[in-house]
Amino acid sequence: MLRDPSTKYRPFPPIDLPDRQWPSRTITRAPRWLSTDLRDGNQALIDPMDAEKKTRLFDLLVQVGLKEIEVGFPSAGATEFDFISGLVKTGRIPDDVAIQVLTQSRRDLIETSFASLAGAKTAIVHLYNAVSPAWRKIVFGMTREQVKQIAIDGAKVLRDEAAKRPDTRWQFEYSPETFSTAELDFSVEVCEAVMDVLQPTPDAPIIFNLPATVECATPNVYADQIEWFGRHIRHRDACVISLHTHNDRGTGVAAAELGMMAGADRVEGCLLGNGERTGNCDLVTVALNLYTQGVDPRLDLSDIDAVVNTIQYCTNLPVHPRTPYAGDLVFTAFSGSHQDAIKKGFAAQGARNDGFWEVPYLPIDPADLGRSYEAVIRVNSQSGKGGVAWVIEQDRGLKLPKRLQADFSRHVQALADETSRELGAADIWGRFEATYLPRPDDRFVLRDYEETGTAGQRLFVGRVAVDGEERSISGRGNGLISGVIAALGETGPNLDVIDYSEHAIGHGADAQAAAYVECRTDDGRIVFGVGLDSDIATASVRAVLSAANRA
Ligand SMILES: CC(=O)SCCNC(=O)CCNC(=O)[C@H](O)C(C)(C)COP(=O)(O)OP(=O)(O)OC[C@H]1O[C@@H](n2cnc3c(N)ncnc32)[C@H](O)[C@@H]1OP(=O)(O)O
Ligand SMILES: CC(C)C(=O)C(=O)O
Repeated sequence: MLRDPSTKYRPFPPIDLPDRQWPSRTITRAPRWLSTDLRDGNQALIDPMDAEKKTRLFDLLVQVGLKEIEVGFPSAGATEFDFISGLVKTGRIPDDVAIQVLTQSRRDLIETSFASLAGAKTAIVHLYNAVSPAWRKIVFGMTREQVKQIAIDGAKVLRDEAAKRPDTRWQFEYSPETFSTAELDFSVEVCEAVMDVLQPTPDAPIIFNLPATVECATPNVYADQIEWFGRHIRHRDACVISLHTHNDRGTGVAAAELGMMAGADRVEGCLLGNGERTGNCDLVTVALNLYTQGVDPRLDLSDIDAVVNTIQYCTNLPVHPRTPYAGDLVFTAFSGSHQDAIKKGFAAQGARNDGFWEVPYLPIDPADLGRSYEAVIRVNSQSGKGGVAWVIEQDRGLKLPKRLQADFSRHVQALADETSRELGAADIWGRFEATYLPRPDDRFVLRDYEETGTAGQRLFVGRVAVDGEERSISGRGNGLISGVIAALGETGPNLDVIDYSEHAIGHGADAQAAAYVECRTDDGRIVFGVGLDSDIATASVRAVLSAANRA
């Protein structure tokens, strides 16, 4: 039993912003993205990445289209420093990509950070210090003024170090770390003090990155904080407002989205949400959320499995199968009603053919992310006829008539209950063969046949093994099927065909044919028959014998 939390935890106070504008805004364009996979992501790993993994991840980030990449914390140690200076020296950084490094507001660390970037064409130096009351009190043991001074001192070092290296195009980012748990007026005060030192302009703006270092409130509170900051900061046109959310309450993505609605220009995060504790904002999710609203995210995620594989390799962490857009199971329905709706959705999509995506339960076309439709439906004991029919159709090209789907589904359900596991396409096909297709112990086995006569007066003459004994049988009917039923005569069951359908499987010379019959027996039972053959007429003869065997 959890104890009463009210004596241990305090609720987060609301923000006083009665005329907030963000709730009625929509996001109509992609933000500037910054990947912090190689910094915030890396510092959260059990084993931080080595140079080979960092390089591989850097290349992925470039490939995905990130134009701002935080490549590390140069003063953390030799691995970080050498990787960063190596990136610069080996010319691996495309001209349109700016690398960024993070530093505490300490002279020696800032100097090391600049040194790591020697020779870079363009670079962003990111300075931070925490500003919230708890950090002021617990970590620094300082007053507001003293904490502001940390930021000012660091900004001065930034300015001076940059001035010593005019060949690089420097940009500055300042994070009032713990922004979301700090007094808003104090964050603005500190940021303005940093501005006074660095003198940004609309052409050379400063990036103010406003982190939810630890997520402590609902995402609407973060949006209020961002809107409040944007309205109060001096020279709004000389600053870029950047978001940096964490996922402690599970709403890191939501906070970033509401923050964009509240006026932010830029979003920091990691691909697939790696990062400290519960992770950073998942950039893949934010980007693809935009995509599904018809907004170009300006990130190329068309091969999502390549992203997953590289992230897993570099971080040595698994990607949960339910991770939005990227998990192995996110486009898979096991349950019957979902499968039915998806199958109908694909059929309707094909028939409509207007380009717009509208498939129930699938918010995005898996093909857009390089995923196939094969795994969209998988079968277990929770599945229904639609799902089973989908698998048979995808696997074997058979389009089962609806009542046959229901009949076969009962057989599959029995198998799923027996085995208590997922049934693969091979399991389902095995049960289909055993149920409807010829078996050695069938009563009636077709050897060959001939059909003659005129339209409406057909004569079927066949060689059929009946109970293992070969016989010649013949029968007349107004079509081939009624001829076969007549030929079965006294040896076979009396069948009344109530439904028949057929279709080709595949195209061209290799095309096969499938025929399905639904029959009623004398005693009122319904039996189904299926025939497969390269010849459509033979397929229908086989279908009738299949029903006779089942009867
Ligand atoms: C929210 C974030 O993710 S911030 C990024 C965090 N990432 C990292 O820390 C990864 C890399 N860090 C490191 O390798 C090391 O911490 C280093 C190299 C930066 C510093 O190492 P050290 O000086 O040995 O130790 P440490 O980090 O414990 O230093 C703490 C000191 O820095 C101070 N400090 C912490 N943050 C800052 C800051 N942003 N600006 C200035 N001083 C700071 C602390 O108050 C403390 O001061 P004290 O010693 O007077 O009490
Ligand atoms: C340094 C800042 C941006 C940070 O990583 C955080 O607050 O989470």
